[in-house]
Amino acid sequence: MDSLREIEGKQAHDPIFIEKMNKPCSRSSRCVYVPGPLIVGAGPSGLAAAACLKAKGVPSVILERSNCIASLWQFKTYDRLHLHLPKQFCELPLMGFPTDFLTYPTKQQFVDYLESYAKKFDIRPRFNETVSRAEYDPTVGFWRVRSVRSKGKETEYVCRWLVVATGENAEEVVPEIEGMGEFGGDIRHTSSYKSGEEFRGKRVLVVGCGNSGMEVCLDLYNHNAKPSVVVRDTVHILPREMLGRSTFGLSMWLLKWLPMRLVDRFLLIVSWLMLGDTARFGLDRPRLGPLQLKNLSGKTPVLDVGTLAKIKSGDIKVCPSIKCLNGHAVEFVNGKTESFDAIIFATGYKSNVPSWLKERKMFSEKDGYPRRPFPNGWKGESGLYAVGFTKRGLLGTSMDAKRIAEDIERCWKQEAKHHFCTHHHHHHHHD
Ligand SMILES: Cc1cc2nc3c(=O)[nH]c(=O)nc-3n(C[C@H](O)[C@H](O)[C@H](O)COP(=O)(O)OP(=O)(O)OC[C@H]3O[C@@H](n4cnc5c(N)ncnc54)[C@H](O)[C@@H]3O)c2cc1C
Ligand SMILES: NC(=O)C1=CN([C@@H]2O[C@H](COP(=O)(O)OP(=O)(O)OC[C@H]3O[C@@H](n4cnc5c(N)ncnc54)[C@H](OP(=O)(O)O)[C@@H]3O)[C@@H](O)[C@H]2O)C=CC1
Ligand SMILES: O=C(O)C(=O)Cc1c[nH]c2ccccc12
Repeated sequence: MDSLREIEGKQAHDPIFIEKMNKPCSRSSRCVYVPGPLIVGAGPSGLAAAACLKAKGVPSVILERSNCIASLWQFKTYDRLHLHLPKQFCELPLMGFPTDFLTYPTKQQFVDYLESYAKKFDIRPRFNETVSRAEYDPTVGFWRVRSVRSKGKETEYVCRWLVVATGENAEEVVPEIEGMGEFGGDIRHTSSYKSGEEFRGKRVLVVGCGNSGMEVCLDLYNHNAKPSVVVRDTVHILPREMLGRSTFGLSMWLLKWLPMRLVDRFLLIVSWLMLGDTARFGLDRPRLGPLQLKNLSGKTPVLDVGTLAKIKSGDIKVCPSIKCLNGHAVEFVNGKTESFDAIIFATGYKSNVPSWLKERKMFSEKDGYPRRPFPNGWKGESGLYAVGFTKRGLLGTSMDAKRIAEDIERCWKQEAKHHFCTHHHHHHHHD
């Protein structure tokens, strides 16, 4: 490890490539020492972390499995998607949205913003590198991070700080349903749904009624498809706007003055006045209010952009859970059977952290989220950090990114002074 310490002392602002080094890299033909933090994922969270670090003079390296930044937004979202929170709640640190963006920027505007964000902070991720394994090596005090490029070429990165930014939406969730393999029509996840155009005239079953499922239903309806939606549980539907303000903004403002229970009461009363009794259309509300439920379980209320009106008018049908599939036929748990040309799973996403991070203390193996509840999930031990796992969208990302940069900066500066800051000294910095 002496060679690594020497290199680190130089504090080069670029990763150092050590070809054909046998040690400390065990298997790979290539080993790269990263002087600053290594960030996994080039979505909004990875970019925000890199920018905050850069602003404090700390260089970082981002590894991204896709071939571009914000791959979730560029490749896995539908055409009509806008941010559903007003833009002031979706800005990343240190750079606001352009003033000509409307309240709810389009997905293209958001991607453009992220591109200029990366440009402004000179963030150049290493694309097409999938992190397959990361483990802390306590004998040397470094993280060893293995990445795989196309053609199976492996690289081992060695770094002092590891920032996990792979997101809450890393992998699609699709349930196992009997007869699914033999379904006679198109069957896919919302991540590969672009527009209702290709479903014109078709009977489409959308499974799941989160924000994706509800909006995809509306998009299908607008393209003259015949959508139905599977609703298996309770759900809070709120109008995206109330009293001339965004529901989200209004809620945040009310929470400054009133306890959450009262704000929930208020939201439910106004929603009832605007939308009516949603239970009449098969959409029962949970017992807990929308903000309390979001806070306790992370379940996001649906912000309605017009779907409910189409459910009311009967243009979008509500169905119970699926029992099994048979050819084009879908059998529901209530015993009824109906034929569909396509099924779209709007069943959400999951974290992929347990599949590559060999660590059990900070991240839960069960769901791949930090164990410590918000707002304390961002920091682990031995230089491990998480950005964007708060279930609080881009606001949560910004909070995490700022905190992580402040924390790493302290150690980085210390290191510049003392040449080497081991994690055994870590705790002094908190005093
Ligand atoms: C359809 C949709 C709409 C949303 N709208 C809003 C909104 O309006 N407002 C809001 O605040 N939030 C919204 N969100 C929440 C969403 O979580 C954020 O918008 C944001 O994309 C999260 O950023 P992230 O960087 O944490 O994750 P991601 O954007 O998912 O980025 C993670 C990156 O990590 C990469 N990656 C994953 N695994 C690996 C690996 N092993 N090795 C290398 N790279 C890897 C991925 O390719 C990806 O590029 C929305 C989410 C979705 C799905
Ligand atoms: N900006 C915007 O306009 C949009 C934002 N988003 C955000 O993106 C994130 C992901 O949203 P989304 O893709 O909707 O995923 P979600 O996880 O929010 O929703 C998934 C839905 O599918 C249901 N579901 C899961 N499994 C099944 C099953 N086997 N049978 C029936 N229903 C099932 C869940 O119901 P249950 O509660 O019963 O588990 C839930 O309602 C969220 O944070 C959301 O807010 C999404 C779309 C648009
Ligand atoms: O878009 C998302 O998924 C978010 O997590 C942000 C968000 C949307 N609606 C909300 C309601 C309460 C708190 C956060 C959100």
